Amino acid sequence: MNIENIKKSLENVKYPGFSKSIIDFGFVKDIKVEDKNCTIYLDITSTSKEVEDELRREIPKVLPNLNLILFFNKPKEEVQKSNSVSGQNIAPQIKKIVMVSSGKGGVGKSTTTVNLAIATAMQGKKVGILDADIYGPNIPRMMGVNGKEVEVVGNKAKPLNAYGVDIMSMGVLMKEGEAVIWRGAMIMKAIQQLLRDILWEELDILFIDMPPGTGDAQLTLAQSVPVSAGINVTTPQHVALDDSRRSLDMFQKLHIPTAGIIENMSGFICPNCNTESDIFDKGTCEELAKEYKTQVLGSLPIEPAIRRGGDSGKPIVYFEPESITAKRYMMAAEKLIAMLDSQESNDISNEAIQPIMPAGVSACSPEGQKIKAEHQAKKSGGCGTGCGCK
Ligand SMILES: Nc1ncnc2c1ncn2[C@@H]1O[C@H](COP(=O)(O)OP(=O)(O)OP(=O)(O)O)[C@@H](O)[C@H]1O
Repeated sequence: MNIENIKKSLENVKYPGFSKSIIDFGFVKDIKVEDKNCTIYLDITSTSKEVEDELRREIPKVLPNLNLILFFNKPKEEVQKSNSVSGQNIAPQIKKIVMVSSGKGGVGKSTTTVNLAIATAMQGKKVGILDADIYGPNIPRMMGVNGKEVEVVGNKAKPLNAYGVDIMSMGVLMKEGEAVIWRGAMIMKAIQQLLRDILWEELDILFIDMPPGTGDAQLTLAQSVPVSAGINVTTPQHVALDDSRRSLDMFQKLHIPTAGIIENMSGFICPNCNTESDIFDKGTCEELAKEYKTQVLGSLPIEPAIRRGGDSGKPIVYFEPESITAKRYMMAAEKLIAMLDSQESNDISNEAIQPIMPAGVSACSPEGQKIKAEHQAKKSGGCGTGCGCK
C-alpha cells in the first residue's frame, strides 16, 4: 500500500466527537511505509486519553493488513491549580505554597507542619512557615521562638528563624493568650498582610498552617492565597476520616493539588521495647488516599517524644534524627518535594497562581467575581471593562 492509499483509508476515521476525519482536520502529520510496516504520526489537539484510545481502536480497522505503529503528539495535560487567578503577585519570592489542613482540631496539624517544614529544610530547601491558625497559633512555641522580639525594618517585619526555617505567626504579633474571634474577611486580611508585610526571603516552600475545619473562614482563606499543594492531616479513626473527607473535598473544589495525607497518631511505639502497637486502626488512610487518588505521605505514631518536642520547642525531627518518627517525617518531606518538583516540569510556578483579590474581598463575593472577570479579560488582551471586545 502506498502513502496515498493509506491517506484515503484514513479519511474514513472520524476524529472522536466530530463529523470530520483526522485527514480533514490535518491531524495526520507523517506516514512512513516499509513493506507491511507503517508508522503514522498524529498531532491531536485533545489531552484526553479516551480520544487517543478511540483512535488507536479505529485506525487499524481501516488499515487491517498493515502492522501499525501510531505516534501521538498531544498538548501537555493541564495541571490542576489553586483557583486563585493569576495577577497581582504579592509574594513572588515564594516559589511554592503548601497548605497544611485538617478536618478538625487537635489531630496534630501544627506538629506536622513544624516537623515536615524542618525535614524539608534539612533536605536543602529554603523553607518558611506561616502560622495562619489564628485561633490557636502555637507554631512559635513548637519552634522555640515564643516571646522572641520581631525585628522591624522600615514598615516591614523580619521573620523569625529556627532550625533553618523562617517563621511568622499571628502568635508572634499578638499578645500571648489573646483570644481571637475573627470572621473570614479579617482572617484573609491578616494572611495577606502576613505575606505582604513580612520580609520573606526567597523561599522554595512556604508551609501554611491553616485553622482547623472547612468553614467559611477556611474556604475564603484557601481561595485567597496561591496554593501549589495541600496536605491533609488526620488520625486514622473512622470518625476523624469523615472530617478528613471534607478537607480533601475542599482541596478538590478549590483545584488545589493534593500532595497527600499524613496519618498522625497511627500507632504507639513503646518507649521500652520499641515495638509499635495499633491503637486507632492504623492504615485506614491508605483507603482514603486511594479514594482521592493521592498518597499517604507518612504514618506517624503516638509518641511522648513528639509531644515533648512540641511543648519544649525542640522538634523531634531535628533533635532525634535517628528515631523512627524523624525518619518518617524525612520520608514524607521527600515525597512532598518530589510532588512539587514534578509540577516544576509542568511550569506551574507560584507566579502563575497568585491571587488578585485586594485585602478584605472574598474571591466568592460578587465584588470578587467582578475583579476576577476583569482580570481575566485583561489577561486575554481585552480592555477589562466587560464590553466583550475579547
Ligand atoms: N504523634 C503524636 N504523638 C504524641 N503527641 C502528639 C502527636 N501529634 C500531636 N501531638 C500532640 O497533640 C497535641 C495537639 O497537636 P497539634 O497542636 O499539633 O494539633 P493541631 O491539629 O494543630 O491542633 P489545633 O486544632 O489546636 O491547631 C499537642 O500537644 C501535640 O504535641
